[in-house]
Amino acid sequence: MFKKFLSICIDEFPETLEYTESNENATVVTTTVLKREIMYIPEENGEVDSIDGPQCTNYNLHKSHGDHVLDSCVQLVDEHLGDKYRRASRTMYGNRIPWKANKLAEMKSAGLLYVSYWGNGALGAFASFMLTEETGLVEGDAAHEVSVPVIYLYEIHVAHAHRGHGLGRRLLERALCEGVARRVRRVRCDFFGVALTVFGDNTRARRLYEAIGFCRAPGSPAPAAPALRPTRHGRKRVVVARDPLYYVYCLHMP
Ligand SMILES: CC(=O)SCCNC(=O)CCNC(=O)[C@H](O)C(C)(C)COP(=O)(O)OP(=O)(O)OC[C@H]1O[C@@H](n2cnc3c(N)ncnc32)[C@H](O)[C@@H]1OP(=O)(O)O
Repeated sequence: MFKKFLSICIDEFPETLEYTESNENATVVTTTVLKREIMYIPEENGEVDSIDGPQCTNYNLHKSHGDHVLDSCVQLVDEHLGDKYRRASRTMYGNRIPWKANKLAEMKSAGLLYVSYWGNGALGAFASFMLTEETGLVEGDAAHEVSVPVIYLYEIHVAHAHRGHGLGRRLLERALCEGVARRVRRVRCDFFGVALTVFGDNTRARRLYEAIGFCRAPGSPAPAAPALRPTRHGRKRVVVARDPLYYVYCLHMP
């Protein structure tokens, strides 16, 4: 299935991402083109080791280039979410190791696929995801007892310079959900859809996911219930519900 999955990804993710910017007279002043690169982390002794070519590279066969890709990705994650990871690392990873070391180790998990887009040698955007099994997604499975096949989105990032031009939506909605996931669903009838984890206070990303149709998964942490607390003058006031550290979102594709 992994070979098939890779070939679907090669088909569905565009080879370039392009957008134009106009001046106030609606005249196009610049066109930006980012070029695609796909890399995957192979299983130690899996069939996937044989896949390697210009369309898709095997990390194990090109480690120094692969490390450059991973370093660029983790650098972008740091620019965007470094503060949140620094605060949450000990809870998330259960150790005192710096979050970037934890993240880089996680980024080398077998089966992960990186679709990255580059312009002038700089990383402009990337998505990393895996075809895997996950619990807590099926209706009623708050106890995490039912495992279903799913595409788990580990990261999606668009560099500041390229934001607000529809690239995030293009990659997630069109390429990953409508493209890759729909085609996987056609060949695996038990396939659930797409799932991801997002920091509770990452409102911009959550807005994008909700606009695409993602919902909070049954097994996701939930917001703390609003509590009534007395003020200094004795009157009661409502304390707004607080987001948990993270939510799990999913898009079911029956
Ligand atoms: C699983 C995970 O990876 S969780 C972590 C997600 N990644 C991050 O938080 C990294 C930092 N953020 C980013 O990289 C980007 O903001 C992304 C990936 C969330 C969105 O990428 P963009 O290319 O900017 O998004 P895009 O232009 O497609 O807009 C998508 C939506 O974002 C929102 N959005 C876009 N621009 C803005 C803006 N300036 N202000 C607020 N919201 C905005 C809108 O809701 C928009 O919806 P629309 O398509 O209906 O207009």
